[in-house]
Amino acid sequence: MTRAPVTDPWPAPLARAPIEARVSLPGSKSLTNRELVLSALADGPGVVRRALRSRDTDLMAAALTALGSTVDTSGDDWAVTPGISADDDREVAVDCGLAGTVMRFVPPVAALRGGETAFDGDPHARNRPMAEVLGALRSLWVTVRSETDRLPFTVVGSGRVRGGRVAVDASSSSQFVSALLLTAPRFEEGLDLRHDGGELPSVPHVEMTVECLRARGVDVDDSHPNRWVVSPGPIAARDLAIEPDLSNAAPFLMLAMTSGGSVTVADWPTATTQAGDALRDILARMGAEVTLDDAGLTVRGTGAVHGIDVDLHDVGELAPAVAALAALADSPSRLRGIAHIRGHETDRLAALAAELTALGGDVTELDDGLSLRPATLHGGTFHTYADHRMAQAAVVIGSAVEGVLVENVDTTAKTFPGFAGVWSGLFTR
Ligand SMILES: O=C(O)C1=C[C@@H](OP(=O)(O)O)[C@@H](O)[C@H](O)C1
Ligand SMILES: C=C(OP(=O)(O)O)C(=O)O
Repeated sequence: MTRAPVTDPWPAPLARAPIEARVSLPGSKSLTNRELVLSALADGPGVVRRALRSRDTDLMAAALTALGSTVDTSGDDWAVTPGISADDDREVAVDCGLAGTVMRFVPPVAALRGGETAFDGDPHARNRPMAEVLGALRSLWVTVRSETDRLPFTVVGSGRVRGGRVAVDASSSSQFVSALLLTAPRFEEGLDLRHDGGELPSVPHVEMTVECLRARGVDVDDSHPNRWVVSPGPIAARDLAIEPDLSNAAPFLMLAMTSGGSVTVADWPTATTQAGDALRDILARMGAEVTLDDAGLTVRGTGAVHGIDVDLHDVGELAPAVAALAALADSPSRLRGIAHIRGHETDRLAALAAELTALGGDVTELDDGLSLRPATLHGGTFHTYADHRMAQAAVVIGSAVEGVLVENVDTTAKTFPGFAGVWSGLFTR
């Protein structure tokens, strides 16, 4: 089958008939980047099978390579040889792109080297919150040079981090907690980390971090709320496989609803810490029939899309796609608890309100979310703000509304290279 080239702006395909499809999705960004970090810090060589190959994971592999490890990304299974060393006093640079996982997870690793590591990223990456990670490192006696407490900054490694007690306010990103936990076993005294601030967002992502550490033999006590105690010790090398990215399943599953068809995502795990697993409940509440069985997760459209009142604090990365579906719904919606997504790839609340309104949506931006009322949408250009999930929101709208043009659909390469081709392939069977 020949596929239309990906133009910019890109005409989002319209579903003129029910879409019946089964899709296999690439691996999870969050799991791939955690396992790459842990493999680089492990006590021997390891393998990350079915690693996600995407901009964020390529950047992570390059960052860990710059820091002295070896990551062989030539096949689907990535072999990692640890090599972060106190004796390594080279000055190196790390490009974080727009990846929160790279800009937050790698600085504590860099502190274990002997040399200086300079971090920078895309223009918008310089707006993303970083101060809590840099402040925590400084309170652990790591020297960090920065003018703004955001990117760019330089970690001046001394080859050792003593560790101990640290408090951070992670109310603007759970990644501050995950970042410190991932490297903590390699601190001389481990880490006694407290979150001290407003409610912690994206709790499943912190649970994912804890689960990944425990699977490598690390002792983590999370029995007290907002406190994690990590014992010092080795991080076991592993040969493991990455689950499909369930958050990237959102537009595919939603297509079943907007087209009145049926979409199955293969290899949906029966137990997972991925935020995307919440789609099962969210889409059922919005009117779908949802089945999880040996075939995978199947969402069947019933012909109706209902609005939803939902707190997405735990699963903020789903908000753009859920907002898009809610804009097509037959009743009002309220998406709550997601003030922190203003610090994601772009200010997602402002961006979603602007773009959905421009296509005729009836959307109000709230301090901590969005409220949406039923409206008749029309075609036009949907701007993506270099944000992969804005592009995913755009194609959900475009599947139901004629004439939606997606600006820079290739921004989806952050976590899903080739997304536009896979997406349009579903419409031409
Ligand atoms: O640790 C992770 O892999 C992530 C944590 C979450 O970040 P926030 O807590 O900043 O929302 C999530 O939104 C992001 O997509 C990935
Ligand atoms: C917030 C996201 O990414 P990042 O890992 O860059 O924070 C996301 O993927 O929705």
